[in-house]
Amino acid sequence: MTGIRVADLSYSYGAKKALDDISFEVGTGDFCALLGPNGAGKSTLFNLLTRLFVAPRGDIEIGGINLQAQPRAALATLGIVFQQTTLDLDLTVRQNLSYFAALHGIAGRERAARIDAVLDRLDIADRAGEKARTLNGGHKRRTEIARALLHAPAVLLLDEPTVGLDAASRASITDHVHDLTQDGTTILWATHLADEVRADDRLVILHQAKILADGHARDIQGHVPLQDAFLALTGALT
Ligand SMILES: Nc1ncnc2c1ncn2[C@@H]1O[C@H](COP(=O)(O)OP(=O)(O)OP(=O)(O)O)[C@@H](O)[C@H]1O
Repeated sequence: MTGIRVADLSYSYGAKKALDDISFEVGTGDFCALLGPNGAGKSTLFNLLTRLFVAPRGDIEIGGINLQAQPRAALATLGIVFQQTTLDLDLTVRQNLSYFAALHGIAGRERAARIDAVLDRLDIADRAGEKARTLNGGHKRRTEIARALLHAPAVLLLDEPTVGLDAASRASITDHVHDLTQDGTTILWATHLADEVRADDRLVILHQAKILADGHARDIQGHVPLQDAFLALTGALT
């Protein structure tokens, strides 16, 4: 069973092709970086994976469940961290998570136990009582990732989750999310920053609506830094 399977997927905004017949798979428990410059089609792909948009052509499976055929079951296996922060800044970290758990029908002791578990996983248990407004950018992001894990999704999508963070916070979040694969969670991490990708990661490079490379980062980069390989592939390096 694959974590994510995308087959022959296309999407256009009028005459503008945002995704042009793309196919790729992410194995269960893999960390896959979706690397692409601005305008590559990353957000469009996320909007299709979350069924905000419906693709006129192509197939998507999440956790082995076909999104078109069984949208509710497929979406139930999905967690998402959006590019823009969506915390209620006037609530504490625990209250933000509690509210989200309630929306998923998680109540009582189960709710408290799950909140404690995800806060521990993201190493922010000591912030539980603080208002979201008082957190730094990195801790806000970790809170959002913890929240996305409350319903124990098999697949976690993150859309440029480190935007606006300093180098230390970026590194810490990248580490935490890599660690999530240890229990079999499949990760799709959209970014335009090659330094967030590790040699062992699965890597899909998207550019101008097409996949330019698909494999393990170490194979794609060869003997040069990934940043150089990425710039050469996308034509930014002459
Ligand atoms: N609503 C829209 N109408 C027309 N064109 C759009 C629309 N949304 C996106 N596009 C175009 O589709 C292409 C893919 O955009 P998309 O936002 O998916 O890329 P992206 O990789 O997420 O980029 P970014 O990192 O800048 O968010 C771009 O050329 C973009 O200009």
